[in-house]
Amino acid sequence: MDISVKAPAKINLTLDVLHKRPDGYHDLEMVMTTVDLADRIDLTETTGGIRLQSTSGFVPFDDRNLAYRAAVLVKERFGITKGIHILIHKRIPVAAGLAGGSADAAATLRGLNTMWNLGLSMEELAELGLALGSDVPFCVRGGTAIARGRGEQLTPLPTPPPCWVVLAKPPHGVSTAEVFQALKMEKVTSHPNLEGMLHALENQDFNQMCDQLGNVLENVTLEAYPKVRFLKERMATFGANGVLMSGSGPTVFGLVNKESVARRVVNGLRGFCRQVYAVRMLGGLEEGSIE
Ligand SMILES: C[C@@](CO)(OP(=O)(O)O)[C@H](O)COP(=O)(O)OP(=O)(O)OC[C@H]1O[C@@H](n2ccc(N)nc2=O)[C@H](O)[C@@H]1O
Ligand SMILES: Nc1ncnc2c1ncn2[C@@H]1O[C@H](COP(=O)(O)OP(=O)(O)O)[C@@H](O)[C@H]1O
Repeated sequence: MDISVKAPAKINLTLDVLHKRPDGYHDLEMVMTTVDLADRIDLTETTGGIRLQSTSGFVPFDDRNLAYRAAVLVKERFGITKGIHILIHKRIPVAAGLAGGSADAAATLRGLNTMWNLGLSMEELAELGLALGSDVPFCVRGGTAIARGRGEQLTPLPTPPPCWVVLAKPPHGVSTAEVFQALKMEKVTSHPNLEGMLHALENQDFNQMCDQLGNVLENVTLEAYPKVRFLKERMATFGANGVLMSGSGPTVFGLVNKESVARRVVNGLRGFCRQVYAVRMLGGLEEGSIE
């Protein structure tokens, strides 16, 4: 049986860092949502081993690839002797703060669960995925959620009010580990207002959602990469209603409620940024995620 699985990117509408933990990770509190910029994972059963191909030269082709590691994990955990060929059609920019690798890993977990009739629930897949990366549990289910802890404590939220999401990715990538390393907790003076964001989502209030965007990691990346600050400023000037950096960056997203304005923002940004996308937010992934 061959299976194709959709692997959508995420953005962080809020990202708060609460404290550094003894295990070196940070406890977070984030509102995350999936957007319709997606990789596609084609899974084909083979007689043995794991083979990986990708349409992008920017991803690792060995056991550092998160989709590959997801397949290793499933094969080992469930004693599967059959092999798998994984083809990643890459559309999500790499090392961008959009969780592309985690999305691929989560899609591989979902696809193999179906292909090999493992019967795992979404919760069980998410638990398995945490060993691969902090964003994998959220990517297993997608939609919109509060993510706490490292990202594994998930509370589903209503889909945000309909709008356009314009994404602009500067040419360089950013290392998540380096951003967390550079973060000085004593310098964090303002935190996103989670209650305000929840209120905006519950009331489908677009303007309030834009007002409540906030990311504690933004200043760290903005200081290291002035180009990200410049992109933020330009996006606002071209008319985006709310602008924020996603995750550890460097991708900047703008929320826009009018298609004509979204077009203007995209056209304006394309003058100096090659990777610009205008997409919609997605609902949950439980239906339609296996193509
Ligand atoms: C910051 C976020 C927000 O969505 O997104 P990205 O910018 O990567 O998309 C994520 O929490 C990132 O998740 P993910 O990219 O899976 O990170 P991981 O591989 O688990 O961690 C990479 C490294 O970042 C640091 N790290 C990560 C998560 C966390 N809660 N605390 C940390 O200190 C650790 O040094 C870790 O070794
Ligand atoms: N399938 C994959 N797609 C993208 N990056 C991957 C993948 N597997 C492993 N990686 C590695 O994960 C790191 C983070 O990439 P990515 O998940 O795209 O970004 P981010 O964590 O910023 O959202 C990169 O260094 C990349 O080499």
